[in-house]
Amino acid sequence: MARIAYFGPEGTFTEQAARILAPDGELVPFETIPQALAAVRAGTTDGACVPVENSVEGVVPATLDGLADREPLIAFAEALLPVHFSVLTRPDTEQIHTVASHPHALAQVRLWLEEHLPGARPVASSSTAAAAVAVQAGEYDAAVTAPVAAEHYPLKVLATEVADVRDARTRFLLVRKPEHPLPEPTGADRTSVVAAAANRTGALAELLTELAVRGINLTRLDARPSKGNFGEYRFFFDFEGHVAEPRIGDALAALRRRCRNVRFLGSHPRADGVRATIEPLADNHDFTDAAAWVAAVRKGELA
Ligand SMILES: O=C(O)C(=O)C[C@]1(C(=O)O)C=C[C@@H](O)C=C1
Repeated sequence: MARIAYFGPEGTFTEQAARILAPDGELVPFETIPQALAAVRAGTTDGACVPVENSVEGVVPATLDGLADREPLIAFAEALLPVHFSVLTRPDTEQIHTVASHPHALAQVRLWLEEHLPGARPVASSSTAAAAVAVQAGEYDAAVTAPVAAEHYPLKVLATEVADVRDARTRFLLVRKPEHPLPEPTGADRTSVVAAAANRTGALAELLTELAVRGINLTRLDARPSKGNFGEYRFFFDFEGHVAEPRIGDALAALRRRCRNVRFLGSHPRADGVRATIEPLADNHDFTDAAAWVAAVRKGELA
């Protein structure tokens, strides 16, 4: 049975995602995202499930940095979970002075807290479930958690379905070492890369143009500091398509030609099943046909 590290402790949204992505796996909680990724790199686990992107608060920086640094890891699958929260307290709590949760969660319930618990001080915890643990230990008065946390911790449910934005969602990745075979293309796939574009005029625009001229639709673009020189950034690109497709292979080769410091982060089916947009004259047949024409030209077989 595969051992899968996840961003825990028990009762996080990430644990729910890990159950979807590795239903037969032995799930092993880690307190932080870097620790979960380190477990895969060390070979202690076969994979790790980590959050990558929330529809309200954006990317999860620890995951992006954790995939760009150190030995390569590849995203083999993703899951998309609806995100609304429960607020948990100890059964005997009467006054709520402090409310703990993961910063992404606090940001998604700010208005609710202002309205229902005015004056309560928000406190950041390492995860939503870690906040529940801290409330149980008496460190804080309330925790904003995933609904399943109420099944793991002996706390009172003060409120459910808490969310400032309806239909919020978080996307999670299952990452493994690169030696595993990639999932087959499905027509509804996502490819991810990170590139340290040169610090000069137009460098990012050149990379984007390589995708645009091949009719490839971006699904996300984020910048994170390179952590070296101030003002230098790494760019994380997610786009439609799979590395096994000629049009995507062609684009990746072009990115690599423009930027030696590009890392492939995976090609896998999209959890929402949205099929790739194929622009006129930019489907896989157009790419193979053009390559075949050049090969014929080289052989002197002009037609
Ligand atoms: O703390 C958790 O329960 C997590 O799984 C992390 C996380 C996140 O990183 O955004 C996942 C979903 C919610 O948006 C809030 C927190």
